[in-house]
Amino acid sequence: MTDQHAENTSPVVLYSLDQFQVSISDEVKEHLTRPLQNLYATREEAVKHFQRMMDAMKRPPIQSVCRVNLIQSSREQVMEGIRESLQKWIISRGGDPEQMRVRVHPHPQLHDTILVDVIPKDTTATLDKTIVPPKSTDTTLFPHWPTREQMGWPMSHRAILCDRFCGEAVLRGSDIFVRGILLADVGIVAGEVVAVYAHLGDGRKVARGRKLEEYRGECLFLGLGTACCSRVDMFRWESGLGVTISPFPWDRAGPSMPPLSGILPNAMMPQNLPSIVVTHALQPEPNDTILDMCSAPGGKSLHLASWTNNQATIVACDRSRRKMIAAGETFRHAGATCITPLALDTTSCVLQLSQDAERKTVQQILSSAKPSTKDSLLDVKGFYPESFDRILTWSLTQSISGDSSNKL
Ligand SMILES: C[S@@+](CC[C@H](N)C(=O)[O-])C[C@H]1O[C@@H](n2cnc3c(N)ncnc32)[C@H](O)[C@@H]1O
Repeated sequence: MTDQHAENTSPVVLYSLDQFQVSISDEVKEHLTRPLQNLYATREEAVKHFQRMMDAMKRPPIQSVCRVNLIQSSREQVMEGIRESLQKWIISRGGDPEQMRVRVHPHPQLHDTILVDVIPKDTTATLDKTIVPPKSTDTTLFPHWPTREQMGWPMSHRAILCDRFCGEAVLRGSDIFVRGILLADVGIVAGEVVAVYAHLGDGRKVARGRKLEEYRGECLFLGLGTACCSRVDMFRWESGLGVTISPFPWDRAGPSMPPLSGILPNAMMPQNLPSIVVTHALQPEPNDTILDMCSAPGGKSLHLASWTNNQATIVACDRSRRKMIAAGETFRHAGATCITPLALDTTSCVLQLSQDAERKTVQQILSSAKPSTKDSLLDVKGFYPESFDRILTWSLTQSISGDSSNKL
């Protein structure tokens, strides 16, 4: 973590986005800095370049990216739908569309991709540098917690703490769902403006629903939000929105990002650019037989179906049955009829060719497989070597990229 707070002895450490640093070991730092030295005359300059990269890593990109499902819609229709939804979002949060301009534009190279950003008129006053909301002190909110101010917590607002995964989503524009909330100040009611923090450690180690007083750890200030329900409901509900995040730059850390989940759910999907370029690089053809070896939650499989307009045979595998059942639902809603979801460990899915056995094609294997009575996923054990025209693998899983995919 950062050095700035090395001398802080409080059991709670709050960071602003500016103070926060992504930390990596010296060995990894050295390894990553070495190639940069070829670009510069001095090592010092290479180190500075590396530091700029580390600073960029903690900030979300200033644009959101969406991919259109061309099976269901056109890029123009989706762009219009996003514009309308985001205008409504700004107005519903009490904003003025003149002050917060939403730009929805086509990606200049990728024909099925849309870029979205919000350009506020005043971008100077963000909360990047602070650990509490810039409001006057109001100690009366916390008469029973004398050490609150010393611990660094805001005195002007009650606070909630979400998990790290949720905090990353907030920085990219998401609101907070109740299951992402770890702790909250006692007394929060629906409609109350609250200070939002993200826990930087492992959320599973924080006892969810305990009082904020009991929290010990490091967290990042994200800005202000409005509670959608009381504290009691935050920890009682199984699902639903817990806190909506202010869209205004003066109320939040990081850039003003719009919430895109739930907008035109089957016609488009928010997806990162590196994921989108995979299918553009693969250039699948209609009638191709394609294997996605690590498919869940299914974003790239869906892209393949959209690209080929449902004309390919796509086998989407994941070793997690639970994830593949959910992905199957997503495929169905998106109208991606050419995808067959399978629960399969793709490190051991190459069938051996024996002399007497008939070598079945992928289509033959799929059409003769029996669906499970429990979840209707097909019971398929694997495929014969050289069955696929194109294969998507997940390079992080060495055994997958290096073993089965060479054969299939
Ligand atoms: C990063 S996700 C893949 C994201 C997906 N390609 C997409 O674009 O939506 C990695 C997935 O690989 C799956 N996985 C890891 N090892 C696997 C294996 N041996 N066989 C099949 N799936 C595996 C995990 O269960 C996880 O769901």
